[in-house]
Amino acid sequence: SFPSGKKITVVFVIGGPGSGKGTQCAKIVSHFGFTHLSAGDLLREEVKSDTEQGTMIKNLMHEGKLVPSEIIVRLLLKAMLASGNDKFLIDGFPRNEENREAYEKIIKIEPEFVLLIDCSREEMERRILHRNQGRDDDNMETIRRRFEVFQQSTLPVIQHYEKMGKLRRVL
Ligand SMILES: Nc1ncnc2c1ncn2[C@@H]1O[C@H](COP(=O)(O)OP(=O)(O)O)[C@@H](O)[C@H]1O
Ligand SMILES: O=c1ccn([C@@H]2O[C@H](COP(=O)(O)OP(=O)(O)O)[C@@H](O)[C@H]2O)c(=O)[nH]1
Ligand SMILES: [Mg+2]
Repeated sequence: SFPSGKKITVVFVIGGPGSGKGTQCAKIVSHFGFTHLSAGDLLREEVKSDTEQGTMIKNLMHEGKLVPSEIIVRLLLKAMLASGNDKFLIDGFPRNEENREAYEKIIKIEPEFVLLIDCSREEMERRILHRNQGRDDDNMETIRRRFEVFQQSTLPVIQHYEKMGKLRRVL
């Protein structure tokens, strides 16, 4: 894990599917020297490695479901340590309360704040259907499922950080 004593800064960037998390992170990183870690991108990398775990992740993502917390938290920790940086923008995580609890147990670094990218569902849907990244979860059926997961599982995490006074909302 991280050497103790070293101050590590973490900011979570949360928003619905297609809200512009990756787009905004790229802008912030180029101005402020953060390392951008997209949870979804880390999982897509893992899918490329032709392992049993990769296949399981691929199937869950195709259905718009969340992968087990332990897997994504371990991938995040590995990427954080490998970067050598001390400032991280973590994009698309945590997506449910279990993700948040696993992060608190394993990585333990309280986020400085949580950036919520707020965007209407129609606009998110329009953007996803036009982004042409060849993602097999960017189809209407999976998109519907991803919106449900966002409403049911991610909103409670957002409310948690709002209660803690750590939420910063951008439109
Ligand atoms: N502010 C914006 N206005 C218009 N289009 C945007 C904006 N932000 C992002 N997009 C486009 O919307 C799509 C989804 O953005 P992306 O950053 O991939 O979202 P997320 O990472 O939240 O899924 C991309 O094609 C991106 O170019
Ligand atoms: O912490 C995470 C982040 C992503 N995902 C999975 O990866 C997919 C794509 O996430 P990403 O953030 O890349 O895309 P978005 O849906 O925000 O456009 C999600 O639907 C989930 O299946 C996950 O299970 N846990
Ligand atoms: Mg993204």
